[in-house]
Amino acid sequence: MAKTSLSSSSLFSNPDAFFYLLIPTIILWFVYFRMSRKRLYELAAQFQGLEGYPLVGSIHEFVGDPMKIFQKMWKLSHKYTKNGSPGKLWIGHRLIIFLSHPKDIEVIYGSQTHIYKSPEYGFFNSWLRSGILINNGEKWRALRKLIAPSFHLNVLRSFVDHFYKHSLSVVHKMKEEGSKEFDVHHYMGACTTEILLETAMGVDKKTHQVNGFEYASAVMKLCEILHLRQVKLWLRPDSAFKLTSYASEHNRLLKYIDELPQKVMKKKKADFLKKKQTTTEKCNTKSEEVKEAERGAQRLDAKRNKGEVTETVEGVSYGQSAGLKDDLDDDIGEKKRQPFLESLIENAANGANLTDEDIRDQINTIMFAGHDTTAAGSSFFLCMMGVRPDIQEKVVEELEQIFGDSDRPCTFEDTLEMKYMERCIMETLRLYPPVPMTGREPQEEIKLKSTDLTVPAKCTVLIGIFKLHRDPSIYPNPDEFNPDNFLPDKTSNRHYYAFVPFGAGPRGCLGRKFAMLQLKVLLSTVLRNYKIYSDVPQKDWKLQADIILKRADGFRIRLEPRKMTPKPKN
Ligand code: HEM
Repeated sequence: MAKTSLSSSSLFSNPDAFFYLLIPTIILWFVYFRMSRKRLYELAAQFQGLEGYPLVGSIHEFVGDPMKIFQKMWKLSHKYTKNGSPGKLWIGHRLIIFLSHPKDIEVIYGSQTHIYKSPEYGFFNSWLRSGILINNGEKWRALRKLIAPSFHLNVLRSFVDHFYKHSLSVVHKMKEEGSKEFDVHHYMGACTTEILLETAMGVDKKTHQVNGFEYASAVMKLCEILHLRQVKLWLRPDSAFKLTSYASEHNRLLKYIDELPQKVMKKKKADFLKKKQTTTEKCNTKSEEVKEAERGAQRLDAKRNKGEVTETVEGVSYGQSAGLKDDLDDDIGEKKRQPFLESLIENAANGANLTDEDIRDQINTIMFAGHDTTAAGSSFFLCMMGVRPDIQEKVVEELEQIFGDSDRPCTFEDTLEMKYMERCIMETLRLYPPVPMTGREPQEEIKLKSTDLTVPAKCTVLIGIFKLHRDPSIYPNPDEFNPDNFLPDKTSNRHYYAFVPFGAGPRGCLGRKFAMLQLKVLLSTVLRNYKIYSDVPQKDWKLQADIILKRADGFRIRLEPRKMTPKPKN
């Protein structure tokens, strides 16, 4: 009897039938795929840029190491995105729209709607999981509300002594290098890691026993692997990635990095329980003085709520363009002022929707977002001082005016006097923004402001911070290090979104004030103690951007002691 239908076994045992069915299925799927994205293709066609090949896009542009990729992208950006015009490229079937005009950046950063991170951040999932940096929607909003008060200036002021102690310690460690050339990033990475542990996490070295240098190196290597997955299409699917040697290295690094939050959380939870017990005992015997102090704090809070008291520090930018404000500038009153981890543990105990895993993920996030960025920023700054001795001398003159020939510790008030130093830090962050680009996924179409173009929904929008900061129509001689770019008359005449090293708006950096304060204390302490030399001219620096911008050729400097300050106490 003739067969009227094909059973699955006969289908697979008959290669011809399988082939005849497979081809039309693929064609049908492809037609459907293209039709369902018709609007995206129509809008994408309006943008200048790389058209790429069907299905694979422009993956051939991403061959080679991160330094080569960065150089290639920089070259392409000159071809397709002049004076801030938008550009496009395809990675596989994913459309990437590249924006670098301040008006377009304002549309994204200034919006409460375009706050969804692009899927490229998803490669961080195995590490940062529910961390604030990569989450979206209500989860992100609740975390932001919870964490932002811990990065208010009033909490940060109390960190200045810790910043100074660690800065002095790194000054003494670097003494071992003598007059040899060395990579200062190794020291900066270890120092910024240890600062975060002692301030935001609130644990000392005896408790955490983390080697700052090893932790920073592990994070850097993990970032390299995650960045490869972002740009190399063949490493994107988990199934393919698992077959590579990167996967075992990724898992090894993650295991090591994940030990830190466990240790830190255990200690802080124990501290919290102890504090709670003591507070309960004290509350039962509250003196009249304590009650009066509490009433005073409540009165102050009430005044703040009515706007009768403000706590902004005039003339200090903390990394934000003149005129821009965000939730770090909000007045938070007395009660909520607590360092990051202490605050999370207390909130969790008081019923906030936070599991232990959530807290672990926030610790990992702050450790990553807070140490590698400031390590890169400080290393670029020191290299810059090395190649611009004229500017270094001006910074030192200012420090001499503040400190005289005293070797006293740096205070919060001193940092307010460091006006020229602040301009030099801002200029470093302009030329070498540690986060060179950020990504969003618009949930709806976006009409741009610099042109008539519309960005389709559900593509990746990259904000080119590096590109924006070197736009010659905004910064004349954009490649030249010129701290005067941040003189008040210059900043007030520029678009608010022409300088965004910390991003801006609702998803802007939570640690920008922390970073600026720490950088001032750390870098002033290094410069009070050493004269910096650098033998590689700025034009020969080799940049790479594996998530955080770095010098691929190493942050090489030499030191000459100025006048040593006393040995740090532990
Ligand atoms: C020079 C140093 C720093 C630079 C240049 C920098 C830059 C940035 C940028 C550009 C973003 C936005 C990312 C995006 O939109 O995808 C960001 C977000 C963030 N940064 Fe920083 N950052 C620095 C230091 C810090 C420090 C010291 C901390 C914490 C101690 C920190 C914590 C965060 C957090 C938690 C976010 C995520 C905010 C959110 O999604 O709501 N950063 N940072």
